[in-house]
Amino acid sequence: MPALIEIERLTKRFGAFTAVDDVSFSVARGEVVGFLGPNGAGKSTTMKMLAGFVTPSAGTARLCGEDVLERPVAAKRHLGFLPEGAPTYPEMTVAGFLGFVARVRGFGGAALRERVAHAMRLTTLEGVRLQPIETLSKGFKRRVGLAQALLHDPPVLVLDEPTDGLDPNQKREVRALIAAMAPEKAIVISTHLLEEVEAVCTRAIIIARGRVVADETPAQLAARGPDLDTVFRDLTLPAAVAADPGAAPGTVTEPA
Ligand SMILES: Nc1ncnc2c1ncn2[C@@H]1O[C@H](COP(=O)(O)OP(=O)(O)OP(=O)(O)O)[C@@H](O)[C@H]1O
Repeated sequence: MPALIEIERLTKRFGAFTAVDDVSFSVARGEVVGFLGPNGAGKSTTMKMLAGFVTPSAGTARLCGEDVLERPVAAKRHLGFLPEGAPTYPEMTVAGFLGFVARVRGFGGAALRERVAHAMRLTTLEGVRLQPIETLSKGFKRRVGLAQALLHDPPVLVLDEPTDGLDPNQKREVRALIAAMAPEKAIVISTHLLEEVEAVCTRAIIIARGRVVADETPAQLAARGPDLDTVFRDLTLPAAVAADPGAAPGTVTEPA
């Protein structure tokens, strides 16, 4: 069976600057891929291209076999996308916003109410259901974003920093939710938190200056050095490796 997410040679240039440079990977059902990289590495741009929100300069992205550019509506039916920030209409209530998203997704009547209730249950939003989104804390806003991504139970989830702004308890809850959904879905999460990769990901892709510099299991990644922090630094800071070639033996595939 083909992978649910297939990215081939995806590239994005902004003028003369190449933000994402020839990135390819696939994600199968059951995989949770941690997408890691320093600030500005190209994670969000890659995710936006995967979600059909940014047009690639070159390359293709497919969700459940549907090309995101050629068949955008069909592709997006398979996708739940949590962009960075708080992607909502601030003056709407939580229930009002999720009801709106459910209608856009084609639900009505009892099915709509059931979907909204289920999404709020999964993300623990029932207590604030009638509160305007603009009055919520950052963590709750993030959970509203997550709820809209999960609402139609899509086979593909692309989540840009899903635990950003959450307190440690909420982080644990969201990670548990991701782990519970994982067997049925292909999931990509971007994160700056190396502990998140170990906690919830079956695979880690590290990107630096727009290029993939590692794609392996968290255990394989950890085995490259004394700890994940060091491995991450050595993979993403080529200057540091050049100054101390013994720091990360045989690890660097970073281009000049
Ligand atoms: N619309 C745009 N126009 C010009 N440059 C852009 C645009 N969007 C992103 N970039 C640049 O592309 C690069 C990659 O940005 P991107 O947001 O994908 O990085 P990121 O890995 O998600 O970073 P962070 O971890 O800080 O969120 C950055 O240098 C950014 O400034």
